[in-house]
Amino acid sequence: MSDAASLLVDIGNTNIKYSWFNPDSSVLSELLTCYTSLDALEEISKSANSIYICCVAADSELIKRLSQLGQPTANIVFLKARESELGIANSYPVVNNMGVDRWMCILACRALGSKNYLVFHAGTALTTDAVIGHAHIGGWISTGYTVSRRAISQQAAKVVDNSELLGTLQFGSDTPYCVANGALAQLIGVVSTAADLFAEQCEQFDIFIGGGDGKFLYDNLPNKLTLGCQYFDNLVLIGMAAVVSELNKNT
Ligand SMILES: Nc1ncnc2c1ncn2[C@@H]1O[C@H](COP(=O)(O)OP(=O)(O)O)[C@@H](O)[C@H]1O
Ligand SMILES: CC(C)(COP(=O)(O)O)[C@@H](O)C(=O)NCCC(=O)O
Repeated sequence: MSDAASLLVDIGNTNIKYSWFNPDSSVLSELLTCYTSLDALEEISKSANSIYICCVAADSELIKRLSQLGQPTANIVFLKARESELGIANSYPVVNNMGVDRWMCILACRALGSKNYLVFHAGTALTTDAVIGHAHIGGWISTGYTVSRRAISQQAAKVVDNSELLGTLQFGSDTPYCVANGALAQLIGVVSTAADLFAEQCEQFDIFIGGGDGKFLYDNLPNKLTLGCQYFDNLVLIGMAAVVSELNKNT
């Protein structure tokens, strides 16, 4: 890592991820996603000059510790969703209501060269966002794979989830299989439904899938080739790197 490298930190509702980024030498699509703990992040951040944070968690103790990363020397920037950035206008009238991780995913796909696209981030939530040209036209927030499974097993006394079991796209013949397969089918249903809906508004578009459960979703999508889906494990970090590159250009 060179002196110019910035530390990009993605704080989701389940995991903490980070990557080092140097605008002079890093290739956006090749940014490594490293999962970490807050304690380890505090150690890692000691060697950073600049730290960019994308955080959707709201725990006040966590935010306090994040604000102290790399102090007293590092420059810390908390990124947020904006009305307009990298040539894309946000559809939210109250832009602060949008999760900054969604905005980073939206910017990532633009930075990867797409014009019209759907972006899905399969994390704690499954988020869907649609962009046509210069405009984000809206999106969805649905339960993510693990949350769906936990929710149904917590709300229904006889529904048992076996977290060791990965879903497959087939009908189950016992409760844990029905739960695991049903949660996967829900994710696939969101992607297919969004693609159908978007096709009514936009003739040609790309589909990007990311997030911790993104590879699992992508691998199990029956129509991924006809839909032209692409999987990136690091969409939030790519969006952050695109923002940092732009900020560096303007300084
Ligand atoms: N190395 C890993 N560590 C933890 N979770 C992982 C890992 N790889 C994939 N996952 C999956 O990531 C999901 C959460 O996705 P992620 O995008 O990290 O969520 P968030 O951004 O909401 O924290 C979990 O449900 C888990 O299945
Ligand atoms: C929808 C989310 C919970 C997704 O977060 P994640 O699954 O990455 O932890 C997050 O983007 C968020 O808190 N959004 C705020 C509401 C909104 O985007 O409208």
